[in-house]
Amino acid sequence: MTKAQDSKTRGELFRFGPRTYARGEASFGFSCSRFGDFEERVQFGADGAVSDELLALLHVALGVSTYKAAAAKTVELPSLSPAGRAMAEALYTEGLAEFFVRSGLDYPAGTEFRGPIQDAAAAADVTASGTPLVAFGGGKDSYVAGRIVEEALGMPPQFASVVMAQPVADVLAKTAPAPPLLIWRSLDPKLMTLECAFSGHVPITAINILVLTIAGLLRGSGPILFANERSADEPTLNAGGIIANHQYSKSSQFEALVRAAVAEAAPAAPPTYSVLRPFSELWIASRFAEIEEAFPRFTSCNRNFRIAGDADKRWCGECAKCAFTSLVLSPFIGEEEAMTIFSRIMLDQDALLPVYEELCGLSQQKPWDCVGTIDECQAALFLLSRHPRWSETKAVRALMPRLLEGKSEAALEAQVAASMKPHPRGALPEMLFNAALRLPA
Ligand SMILES: CC(=O)N[C@H]1[C@@H](OP(=O)(O)OP(=O)(O)OC[C@H]2O[C@@H](n3ccc(=O)[nH]c3=O)[C@H](O)[C@@H]2O)O[C@H](CO)[C@@H](O)[C@@H]1O[C@H](C)C(=O)N[C@@H](C)C(=O)N[C@@H](CCC(=O)O)C(=O)O
Ligand SMILES: Nc1ncnc2c1ncn2[C@@H]1O[C@H](COP(=O)(O)OP(=O)(O)OP(=O)(O)O)[C@@H](O)[C@H]1O
Repeated sequence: MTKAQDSKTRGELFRFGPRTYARGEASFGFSCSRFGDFEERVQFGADGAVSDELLALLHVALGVSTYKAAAAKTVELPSLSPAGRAMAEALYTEGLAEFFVRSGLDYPAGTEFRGPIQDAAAAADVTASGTPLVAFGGGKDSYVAGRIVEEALGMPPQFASVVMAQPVADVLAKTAPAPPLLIWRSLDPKLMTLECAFSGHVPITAINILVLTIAGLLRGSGPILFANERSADEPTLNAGGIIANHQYSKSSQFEALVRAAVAEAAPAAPPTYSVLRPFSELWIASRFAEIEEAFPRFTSCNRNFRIAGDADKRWCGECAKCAFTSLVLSPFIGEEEAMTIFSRIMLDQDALLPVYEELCGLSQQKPWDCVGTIDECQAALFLLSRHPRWSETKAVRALMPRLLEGKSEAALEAQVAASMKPHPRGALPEMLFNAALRLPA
């Protein structure tokens, strides 16, 4: 444990320094009363004009990486519109809830926000013509989102990924159905050398949305389409009045905040939607099971996406993402497909039993990871218990009797039905929602 974590002392002030933009490249400055000045750079890979208001939103989102080093009690924000300010405050509070809780800091954090708020802009009527950019993260959700967009447009979509290291770019290129457009970020290297700094999770999707919004604007793209599912709305921790969601910036709440902030800051910029928002992870898995060409390529194991690029396998077989992906996908695939994907039967791995327990709500805490809801994990386990092959696996044999101690089969059947039922489309354009409903299962 570092000294700062040990003493639990937060820094005093975090400020946003200068930002510059020229010919498709931007630099963003940060100033922290404990550790000094930092700079992050983004190369958008295309030239053109970007309003300073839009750059300010990205500046705020990027700031979380530097902010968390000292978790200052006061944040002096750049000048923002009212919607931009709402997005910023949500990001530094709810977006960093996991960081505060797991660092042993008080939460709610009581952070003070300062900075000018502009007059409210007239609501912009945002239309998004042009070809969409589909955000690609290497996993099953991105594949299903790509399929929905292809179904809607009648042609393969343009994928785009935000990267910080060549090994991660290589993984994305190997896993993608077609080469993704790569947008490069670089953190200040000083951040990795700080002594006595706090460390923890950052709401990375907020950064990816705003980087891709600017990249899309510079290319004249249509909407920026993410693959965030409704399951991302379930908090990871909800106890003693404390709510913390590992996936906060993937949530529908944050998506609405960022869309409003972008519309106010830069009405010409493409809006963001998530094409998977009305759907659960179980529904997504059932559609992904039809995309067989992805089986030998995709990975949902986050170890592949570390900046250090130190993962040596497509699936580590030890983490919550490996356990979760195999749990929700297995009801829809057979043993041969499971071996093509995972090179082993995850449901038989002893090391994963405690993780399956957490996923199915049979232990104290849901994993701090990008996983589905407890209800749908239980529904998946129930489906597996009726499968001739998967019912014999260690995970199902160990956990199904325990699940049935507290729930009837009828209740579990209802959970399956609820998980497979799409929710209303909300903000998602009708054309994309209808295309999703047409995907084969
Ligand atoms: C790949 C991964 O899962 N990383 C998480 C892990 O970090 P680790 O130290 O193992 O490796 P790195 O990712 O290379 O990070 C090194 C340090 O740099 C910090 N950092 C990284 C990116 C950035 O933009 N800003 C940063 O400050 C990072 O925090 C490390 O200190 O554990 C970390 C601590 O919990 C996580 O913060 C790392 O998460 C990455 C930022 C990441 O990209 N994670 C996604 C796979 C992820 O969690 N996606 C969520 C979305 C959550 C959301 O609200 O957006 C999901 O799909 O549900
Ligand atoms: N590096 C990235 N660049 C751009 N978009 C990303 C990146 N990583 C993730 N995303 C977007 O965020 C969404 C959520 O990320 P997540 O890791 O849950 O999805 P995934 O990799 O497609 O699927 P899985 O849940 O199987 O890992 C992705 O589907 C994608 O739309």
